[in-house]
Amino acid sequence: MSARLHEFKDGAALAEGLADRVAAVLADAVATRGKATIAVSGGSTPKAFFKALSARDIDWSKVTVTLVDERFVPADNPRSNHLLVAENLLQDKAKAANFLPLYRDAGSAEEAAKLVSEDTGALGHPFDVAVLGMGTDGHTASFFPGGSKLAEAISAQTPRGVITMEAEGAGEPRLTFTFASLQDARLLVLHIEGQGKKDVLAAAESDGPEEDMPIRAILRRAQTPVDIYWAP
Ligand SMILES: O=C1O[C@H](COP(=O)(O)O)[C@@H](O)[C@H](O)[C@H]1O
Repeated sequence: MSARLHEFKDGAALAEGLADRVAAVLADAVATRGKATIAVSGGSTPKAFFKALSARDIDWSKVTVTLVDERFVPADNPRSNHLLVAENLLQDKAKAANFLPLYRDAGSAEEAAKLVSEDTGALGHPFDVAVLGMGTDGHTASFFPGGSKLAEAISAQTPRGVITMEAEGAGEPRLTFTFASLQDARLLVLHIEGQGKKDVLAAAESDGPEEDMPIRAILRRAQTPVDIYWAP
């Protein structure tokens, strides 16, 4: 396990620091390869970071933004990660970015996962940036403890792409990138805030099955060392 911890005095300072770092990696990708990709998480944590990043002066027209995971709900649903990103990240200078949503108006989440895996495959890999979150149950992306496809999602043998997940406490069926898709991002960030999540992180860093705290799969086996961004 190799992770680096970046501590900030508060969430506002973290948002600015993380936005600086992510913008630098995206700008470098655009300069080097002519395009950049970033996968971001939903939930309550990333709002201030999204706002800070949206104001960064980079060539957003060459950047594709997608989601680490999504609920199987349309974009106008208040619980969709798409809506959160549209309202907070795809604003200001980042309005020029391309956005690749995970939700598809398909008959089932399974069908949507197939369709979106084809589309996301065309993005190329690895992601330049993946920003993960973590729930207090130790889930990351939609890798939930007890999840219907948890073993498949966190297996290194499962190919890159998007699969479905259902779990108690997850609410709607989910769509999630697999471990293989996320673990080699050029910049792999775990963004968490609050003492409660720091305690959960400490538990995840101790011995125990990955299935109990799926964030362990990332902390233990990701090819890219994880940069942990934390503020009280
Ligand atoms: O369900 C989800 O939760 C996690 C963490 O959310 P938070 O509200 O505790 O910040 C998030 O990383 C994931 O993308 C989301 O779908």
